[in-house]
Amino acid sequence: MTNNKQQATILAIDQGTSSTRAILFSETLEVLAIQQKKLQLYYPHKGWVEQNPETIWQDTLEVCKQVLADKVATVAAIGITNQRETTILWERNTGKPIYPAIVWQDRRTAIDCERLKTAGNEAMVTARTGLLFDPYFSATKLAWLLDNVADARARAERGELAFGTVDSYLLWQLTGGKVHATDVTNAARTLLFNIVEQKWDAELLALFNIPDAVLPIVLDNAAEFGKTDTSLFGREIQIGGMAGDQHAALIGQRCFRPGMVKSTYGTGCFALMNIGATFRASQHRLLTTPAYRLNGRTTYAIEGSIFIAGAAIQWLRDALGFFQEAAASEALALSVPDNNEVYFIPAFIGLGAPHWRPDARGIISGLSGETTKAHIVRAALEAQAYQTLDLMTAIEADGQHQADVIRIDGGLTANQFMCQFLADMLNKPIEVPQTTEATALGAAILAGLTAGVFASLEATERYWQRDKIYSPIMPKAERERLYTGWKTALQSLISI
Ligand SMILES: Nc1ncnc2c1ncn2[C@@H]1O[C@H](COP(=O)(O)OP(=O)(O)O)[C@@H](O)[C@H]1O
Ligand SMILES: O=P(O)(O)OC[C@H](O)CO
Repeated sequence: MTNNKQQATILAIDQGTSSTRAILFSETLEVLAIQQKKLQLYYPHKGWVEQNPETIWQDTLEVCKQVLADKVATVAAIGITNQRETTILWERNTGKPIYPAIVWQDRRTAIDCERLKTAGNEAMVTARTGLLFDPYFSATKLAWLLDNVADARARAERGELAFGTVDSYLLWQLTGGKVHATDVTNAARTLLFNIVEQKWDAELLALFNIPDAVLPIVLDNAAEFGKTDTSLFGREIQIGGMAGDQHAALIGQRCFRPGMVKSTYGTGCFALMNIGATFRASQHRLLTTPAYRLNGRTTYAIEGSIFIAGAAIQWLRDALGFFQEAAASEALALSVPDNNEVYFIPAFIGLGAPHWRPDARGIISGLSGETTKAHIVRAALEAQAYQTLDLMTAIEADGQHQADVIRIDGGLTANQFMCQFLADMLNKPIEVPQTTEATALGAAILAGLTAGVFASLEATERYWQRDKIYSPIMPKAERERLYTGWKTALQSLISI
C-alpha cells in the first residue's frame, strides 16, 4: 500500500528592503523551496527613499506562486514578515496606493521630528512606545502623506483611506481587500501604538495629527489574520502569523529566553535582546519593542538599530562599481592584511542608535596614497562589527544580561571575513544557524503555531541547528587599537 498523505508545509513571505522572498518550509522547518525578486529603491530627492507598493504586491504574488508550484494543497498556513516602518496609504475601495511607499530609510520628516523634540514630548513618547523622535518611524511619514497628497487628509477622515506598514498592505491584497489588520510588532514601530497598554494611543494620534479612521486593527503575532482570496492560489489559505522582520528573526533564531541576542545583517543591521515580560525603557537611547505577543502576553526586547549594513556593500557595488557581486567583497577584504587605518562610517541616511542623528552623513577617513579599493571594501565590512560593538554594551546594560553568544543571520553572514571580524571585535562567539533565513523562519513558526503544526514556541527549539561558530582570536591590544580608530572617526563625524 502506498502512503500518499503529503506532509503539511508552511509558506513564509519575507518582504525585505532589498528583495521579496517566498520560502516553503516543511513541518520540521526545513527549506523546501525558495524564490526571490530584487526590489528597487527610488531616491526622488535628497534624503527621500521610496518604493512602489504595487511592485511589492506583484512580486510577492509572483514568488509565492513560483514557490508553491504543485504544493498549494499542502500549505497549512502563511506567515508574513516585512521591512518595518515603511508607510503605505491606499484607497479602501480600489486597494490602490495614493502615493509610493515611504521607506523606513526616508529622512524627509527630519525637521518635523526636530520640532517635536524641541517641544519636549520625547520622554512621554518613549514611556509609551519605547521609541524616540526620528524620521525612521511611521507616524511622521503618515502625517506627511496626509498633508502633502491632494485630498488625503479629508479622504482619510471620511474613512476612505487605509494606512498600513508592508505587512498590513500585503494582508489587504492577499485577502482581496477583506482584512485591514497588523500585528503588535509592526504597530509598535509607528510611534502611535502604546506598547505598555497594547492599544493605539489617542494622545499620540493627536500629537501626530493622525485620524484613527486610517488605522488597522492590531492582533497577536500568531492569530487568524484572514484567508487568501481564492482567485490567487486556487483555494483559501489561512494567514496565521505576522511579525516585523527583526522580531521574526528573533523567533527564527529561537531567542526565547531573557538575555538571548540575535543580530541580523541585511540592508540594515538590527540587534535585539529578549528582556522578558516586563517593559523597560532604554537608559542608553536604544529602543524597547515587543519581541512578540502570543495569547495576549507580551515578551519585550531591547533593540539597537543600525541603518546601513549590507546597503554599504550594495553602494560599493552599484554606485562605485567596485565589484559585480556582493560576495566578491570577501576576497577583496582578505587581499590586504589590515585596514591601513581606513575607517568607513556608512551614515548614508544619518546615524541610528545610540546617536539618532538624522542629519549626519557618511565618511571614509584615513585615506592616503597607499589606500586601495581593497582597503575601502575591508573598512566597509569592518564597520558592521564596530557598529555592533557600539551597541552591545548598551544592550547588555539595558537588558540586564550579558550575552554569552550572539546568533547572527541575514545576507551579510555569507561573508566569513565579516563574521570572524565580528567575533573578534565583540570578543564573543558568534553562531550562524544552518538556515540563515531566520526572518522567514520566524514567520513560518508563528503561522505554524496558529495552524497547530507546533504546540508552542519552545517546541520549535529542537529544529534550530548551528552551522558555524566563530570564536574570537584577535589579541586584546589589537582589538582596542582598531576600535579606538573607529571611535576617533565617529567622533569627527558626530562633531561636524
Ligand atoms: N557575501 C556577501 N558579502 C557581503 N555582503 C553581502 C553578501 N551577500 C549579501 N550581502 C548583502 O546583504 C544584503 C542582503 O541581505 P538580505 O538579508 O537579503 O537583506 P534584506 O532583508 O534587507 O532585503 C545586501 O545589502 C547585500 O549587499
Ligand atoms: O530590510 P531589512 O532586513 O534590512 O530590515 C529593515 C528593518 O525592518 C527596518 O526597520
